[in-house]
Amino acid sequence: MLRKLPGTEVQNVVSTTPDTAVVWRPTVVRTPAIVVIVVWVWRLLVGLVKTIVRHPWACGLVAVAGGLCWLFGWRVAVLACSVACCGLAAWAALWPASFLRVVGWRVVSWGRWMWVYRRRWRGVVSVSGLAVNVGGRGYAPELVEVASDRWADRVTVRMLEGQSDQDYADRAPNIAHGFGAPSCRVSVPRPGWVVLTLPRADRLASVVAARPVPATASVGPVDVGLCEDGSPFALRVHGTHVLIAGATGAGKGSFLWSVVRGLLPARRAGLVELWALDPKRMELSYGLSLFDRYAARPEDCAKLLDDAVTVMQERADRYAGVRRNHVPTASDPFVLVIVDEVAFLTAYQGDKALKVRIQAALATLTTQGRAVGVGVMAALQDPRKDVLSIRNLFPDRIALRLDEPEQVDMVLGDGARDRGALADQIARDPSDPSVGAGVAYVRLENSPEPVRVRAGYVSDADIRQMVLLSMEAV
Ligand SMILES: Nc1ncnc2c1ncn2[C@@H]1O[C@H](COP(=O)(O)OP(=O)(O)OP(=O)(O)O)[C@@H](O)[C@H]1O
Repeated sequence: MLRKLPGTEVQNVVSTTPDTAVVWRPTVVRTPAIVVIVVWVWRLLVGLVKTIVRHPWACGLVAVAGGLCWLFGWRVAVLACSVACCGLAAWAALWPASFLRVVGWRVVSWGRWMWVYRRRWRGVVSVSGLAVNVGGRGYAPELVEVASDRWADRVTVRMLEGQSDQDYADRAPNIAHGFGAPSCRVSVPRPGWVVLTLPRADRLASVVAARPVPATASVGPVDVGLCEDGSPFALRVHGTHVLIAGATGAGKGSFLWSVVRGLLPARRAGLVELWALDPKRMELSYGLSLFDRYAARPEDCAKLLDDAVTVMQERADRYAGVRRNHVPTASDPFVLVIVDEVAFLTAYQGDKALKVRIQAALATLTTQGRAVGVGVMAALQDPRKDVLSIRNLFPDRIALRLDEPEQVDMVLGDGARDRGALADQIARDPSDPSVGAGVAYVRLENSPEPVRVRAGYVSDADIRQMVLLSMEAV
């Protein structure tokens, strides 16, 4: 029996199986041909204007070639194109850097836009759930621009109204797989827009050699390794405090030693003092003579930290009302307190009184030290709050390979993992300790976006050479 359904289209309902499947036959509205033609011409014009706005160079070249052909015939057009191609080839051969900047990467960007992103865009956003269907009409985020360079494509997207960058961060793995990229990072250039960074190759896959010892004495940002785009990664240590977290074997030592290496000339010039706390005795003791002060036993560590607090307070008394920032000089050097495996002192310490004393000193240094030129750089394996309650007092934080996804946000702050800091997924190979070691995500005080970096590997031989260098100076 055909059940009576509500609505005006009851006469169009065809149902062969009562009470189950109902097939709706849509109403056909006959559109006059002129309306269809006007709509198509309008769409063509809009498409043409959009193409010209998005690809002015490509359209300009096609227009010039077409114009030459029309005015002087095809032979002249072919000749002009050949001369232009030879000119470009000569430019590429003689000045490759400027050719790539002005022409090369634009061509690559255009090719990637056409071949990869434009072709797959609808499919990827639909399947990943970023496109929506409202009232029978499909809406997809707009692919605005693709900018490629040597290592990655940066895809600018105008979000649908009501979407947030979090929606894209949640689907980052879908987007990465959809476009065949190893990862996808989401950032927000302005409200309503997101930039998806999709690397084409991993520049940090192979070991980065120890950075050269600087030629000049400076406490400015220290060159410690490479960023994922291949540019140098400079870590600020003066005027901040740095926390380095990573599972065992993640390569925390390479960050500590790279900083020591970068500060060697400044130490030789008397602008920096390196104070080391090495409760494990297995890391910093290898370059003992590189440190102005060294402590390994917990009570010695507590004494060293108390002394750093005294230096800090004495400077604060002198600077009060006179100056607001520290400028390193031979009489007032920058004191960098380096702590390897700080949890030994703050959490696993059996002597409660000592533990409280160390925690208090560290908290004092990290809250008041940076303006008077006393910095702390601490490394630890386990970033939980009960292990290091003052982790939020470190403005700059580095997450090397971590054991659990939750630890990433503990180190880098809420939402860092969603923004692409996949520190728990950094590669590891038990048979080859160098795989993934030294690779880290960094969230610097002045930027919410995590940056993927790899520290230079400072080998034992490099440390021995550093010791020799520092002795030469003496
Ligand atoms: N930047 C690097 N590049 C390549 N390999 C590295 C790097 N840093 C460390 N390694 C390799 O990883 C090993 C472990 O490094 P390291 O001792 O620094 O780790 P860790 O995080 O300090 O570990 P633990 O907390 O157990 O001391 C090193 O012996 C070395 O072989």
